[in-house]
Amino acid sequence: MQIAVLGAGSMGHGIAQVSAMAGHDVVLRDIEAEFVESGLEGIRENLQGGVDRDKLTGTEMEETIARIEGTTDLADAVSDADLVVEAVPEDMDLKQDVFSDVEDAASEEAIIASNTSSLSVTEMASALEHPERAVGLHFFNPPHLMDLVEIVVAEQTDERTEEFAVDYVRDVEKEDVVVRDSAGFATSRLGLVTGLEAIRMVEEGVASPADIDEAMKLGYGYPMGPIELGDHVGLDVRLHIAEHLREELGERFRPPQALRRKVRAGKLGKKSGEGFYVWEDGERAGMSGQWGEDDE
Ligand SMILES: NC(=O)c1ccc[n+]([C@@H]2O[C@H](COP(=O)([O-])OP(=O)(O)OC[C@H]3O[C@@H](n4cnc5c(N)ncnc54)[C@H](O)[C@@H]3O)[C@@H](O)[C@H]2O)c1
Repeated sequence: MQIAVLGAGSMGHGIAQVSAMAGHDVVLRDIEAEFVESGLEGIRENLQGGVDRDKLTGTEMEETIARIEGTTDLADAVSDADLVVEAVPEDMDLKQDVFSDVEDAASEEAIIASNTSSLSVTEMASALEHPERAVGLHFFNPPHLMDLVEIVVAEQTDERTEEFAVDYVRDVEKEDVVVRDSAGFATSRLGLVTGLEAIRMVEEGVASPADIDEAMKLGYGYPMGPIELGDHVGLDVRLHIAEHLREELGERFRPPQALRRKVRAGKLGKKSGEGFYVWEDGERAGMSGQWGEDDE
């Protein structure tokens, strides 16, 4: 199958990688050549990590890379695609524009999917002349390591599209959960509740971020605590989703002031080097601010 992935950022390059690893031909598109190159470089690094851990052979790595092409040209990316997955920034107007441009350049049969983590796929689909071919494919970060893909069925999604999405997710060896299009789907909605409440607990001085995270790991079997997860996802992304869910679902998603302050200060988590934790070379290196002394 021919797959186009739009946006070569955190998610897009990973979706391109897992698609190519399953044997599909992939075109990865971004708006600037340097973003495409950095996405391709991310794929090489992930695959090399897999080779180093004996998860795949050097030959499999080379074959996977050979199946992925990069471009900045939308028509090049989508004209032969059976499936287009957009992973551009979380902005409804942008995503609607991308959907509509894709429909103009792609075949009539192509399935058009969004990797949105919280926006309405129904609203996105309304930008299409044939909205029945739209669906949400919500991968998790990083896509090559996370097993789940939420399949988001919009109001307009038809049976053929839903079946196509289920087959694709199983084909790339992920686990599918089908959810109806509703704010935050199943995962972002529940994940955010713990993430926001954990920050409120820090604000109230209940415990340090590291202790709250440790409590949830040891007490509830979380692989990563809710505050550290926020640093991984990006605090700006978390704030944006919280504001959206507050609008859609009510005050229980009101973002805590501490989260707003971090974002205003440019402390966005792992990607900026500091959030609730300090990050060095992609690893946790201590806690930020007043908690700085008593970590690790
Ligand atoms: N980061 C996460 O943990 C995560 C998890 C699940 C889902 N998501 C969702 O995935 C989507 C992408 O998030 P991300 O974290 O990868 O963002 P990102 O900012 O890392 O990457 C987005 C990329 O899209 C590119 N882009 C912008 N406009 C474009 C266009 N018109 N065509 C092609 N590329 C374009 C940007 O240049 C950038 O490289 C969002 O909808 C987000 O909500 C993110």
